[in-house]
Amino acid sequence: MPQQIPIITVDGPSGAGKGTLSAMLAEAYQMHFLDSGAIYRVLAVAALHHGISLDDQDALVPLATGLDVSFITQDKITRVVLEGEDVSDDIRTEEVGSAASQVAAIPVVREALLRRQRGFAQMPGLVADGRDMGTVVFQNANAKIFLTASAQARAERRYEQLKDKGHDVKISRLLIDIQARDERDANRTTAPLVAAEDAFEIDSTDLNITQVFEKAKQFIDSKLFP
Ligand SMILES: Nc1ncnc2c1ncn2[C@@H]1O[C@H](COP(=O)(O)OP(=O)(O)O)[C@@H](O)[C@H]1O
Ligand SMILES: Nc1ccn([C@@H]2O[C@H](COP(=O)(O)OP(=O)(O)O)[C@@H](O)[C@H]2O)c(=O)n1
Repeated sequence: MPQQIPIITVDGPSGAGKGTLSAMLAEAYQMHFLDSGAIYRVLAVAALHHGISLDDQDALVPLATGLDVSFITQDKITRVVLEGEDVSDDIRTEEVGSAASQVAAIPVVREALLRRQRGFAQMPGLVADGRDMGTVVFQNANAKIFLTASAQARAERRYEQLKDKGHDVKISRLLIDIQARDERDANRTTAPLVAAEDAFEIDSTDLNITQVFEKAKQFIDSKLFP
């Protein structure tokens, strides 16, 4: 019988700390890492490059299916390459996050990206970060985490993160963008942002990164090594 690939999912809203936690878990368990949001972000950038409107599903589906993207990890840093061009920084702006959530709201676009995401499940295991990792893409995952934080805390974190990268941003604007994105992600018909029934929920508003990691690890250990 083929050996089952261990899968850990980390879902939640923007700025909750999913990427940070997922990278720490991938390192701790020596597993692969899927940043599914990056795929939606790259798709949004590809649409902008090709002059495709963010609601043109007939053009977005073939673009999603044939998306020429690679994730190249070297010395713990992952570069995202779209059609031969390094877009690692370009995809991290709040504008692209917002564009990503528009293309992500189209069911056939999500469908077109399913197989690509599932392809990341390889031995010795996968940590998958996103919105629907535990509810749709990897429903049979061994351990599911749903990570949240207040919108204010998330906007403040995003502010610090973007400021460190030299972006000129305002917290008030980020808060509005984050709330708009939460609203769109939570209310779409396909794969809305919702905790899986069997997810372990962590509210990180008043927890530092180490505390979040420890809570998550304790839960995951209980699932992976019962
Ligand atoms: N528990 C936490 N407390 C404070 N800052 C955090 C915490 N978790 C993550 N951060 C910081 O918040 C920012 C957003 O985190 P990130 O992992 O990118 O979130 P997400 O992937 O959910 O959008 C990063 O700069 C990260 O270092
Ligand atoms: N599994 C996923 C991951 C992201 N997304 C969409 O892609 C957008 C960007 O995702 P992200 O994870 O990079 O965003 P942040 O949480 O880093 O802000 C989200 O707002 C979602 O609309 C999704 O629909 N499903």
